[in-house]
Amino acid sequence: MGNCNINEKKEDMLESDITSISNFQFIDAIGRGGFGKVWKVKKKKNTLFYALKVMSKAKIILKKSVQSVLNERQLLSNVRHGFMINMQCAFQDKEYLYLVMDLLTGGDLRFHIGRLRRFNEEQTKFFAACIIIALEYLHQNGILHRDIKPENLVFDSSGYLRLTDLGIARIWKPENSSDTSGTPGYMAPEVMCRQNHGIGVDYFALGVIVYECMLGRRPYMGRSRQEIREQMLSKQAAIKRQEIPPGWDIQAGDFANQLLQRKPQNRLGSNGPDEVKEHPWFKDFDWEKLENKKILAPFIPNCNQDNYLPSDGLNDSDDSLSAEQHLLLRRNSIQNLFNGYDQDGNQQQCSQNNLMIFSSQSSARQSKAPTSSSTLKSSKL
Ligand SMILES: Nc1ncnc2c1ncn2[C@@H]1O[C@H](COP(=O)(O)OP(=O)(O)OP(=O)(O)O)[C@@H](O)[C@H]1O
Repeated sequence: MGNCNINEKKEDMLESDITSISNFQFIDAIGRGGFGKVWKVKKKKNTLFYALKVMSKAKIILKKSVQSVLNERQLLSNVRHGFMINMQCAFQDKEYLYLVMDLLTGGDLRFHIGRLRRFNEEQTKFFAACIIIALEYLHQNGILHRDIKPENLVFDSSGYLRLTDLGIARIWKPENSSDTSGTPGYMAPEVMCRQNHGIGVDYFALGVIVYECMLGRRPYMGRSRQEIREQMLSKQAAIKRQEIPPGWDIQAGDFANQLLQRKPQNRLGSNGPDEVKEHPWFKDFDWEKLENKKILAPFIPNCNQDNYLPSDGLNDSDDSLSAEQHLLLRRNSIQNLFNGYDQDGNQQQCSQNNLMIFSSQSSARQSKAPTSSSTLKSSKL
């Protein structure tokens, strides 16, 4: 059930509290990840609520994702910010990896787009601003998120959006053309086309979200990555003046269009967050007040209801492994596979030492989002 009385700002957990799921009471499945579910849990000792992301080691191995899971866990330990979903700690047992995170009760933006289809201008601008603050923080720390989409933006009970899922996030490096994960529909053309990319990819996805909140559809729709790619390459998406909903500032359309520019060098945001925050659509917007969470959010989810699809949408059948997958895993114990071998018995780059880092607490310190893009620009992301 929904619950508004959940303390979303908690103290870090003590090391002794974190090593076993027996310390938690499972309440409800609130989301599905690539390797398992996200649960609302209650810590038995102090009755505080958390989100617990449970990831099956077998699934991780079968999807050849050991390195990226460890990468996410490592990034999470260094990330702590009021517009991010922060990790409290991580632990593991024989079959699963567990991430304990702040629990947000407002549901993700995808759930609310599904219900409402569109948002008004004030709401859309507020969502965009929350995303910009989160991106500014990540980029200033050298991290490209690379999977900005409504599923990865979750509302807290006061209507502020926070960013999650660093599953395919990467520390920026000049040569990253072969690193082309993402979600078609939100993926920038340079990633689709396997080119080197920088922070502009995250601003492209922001443009898609603004477009979607305004018009109730995405700029490039298609049934497959290939179809979306072909559309992208054949024409530049743009919101036409007559498409802008009545009452909206035309600058909202310009903002989305500038973010959606196919060439990164023409795209708003590629030179850092200042140019995004200074766009005329945000004229008179009080960024400081937003960062201090002093603005009354224009969309406040009803936390007395469940802001996620009922559990039958999260049923267990998807979690089971096929007979073939079981056979693969029987060749070796899960533990051995995870500690350095893939399902074909080939040694992976991931070593036992890598795995050891999974179980520990977040080491990040709370830091304020940067107020200027100077660091970002100097890092030439
Ligand atoms: N801390 C949280 N509080 C509330 N809901 C959450 C939280 N974290 C995740 N969720 C919900 O669970 C869903 C899946 O989580 P997440 O994005 O981490 O999985 P994922 O994208 O598949 O990750 P991965 O690909 O690494 O498995 C989200 O879309 C969101 O609805």
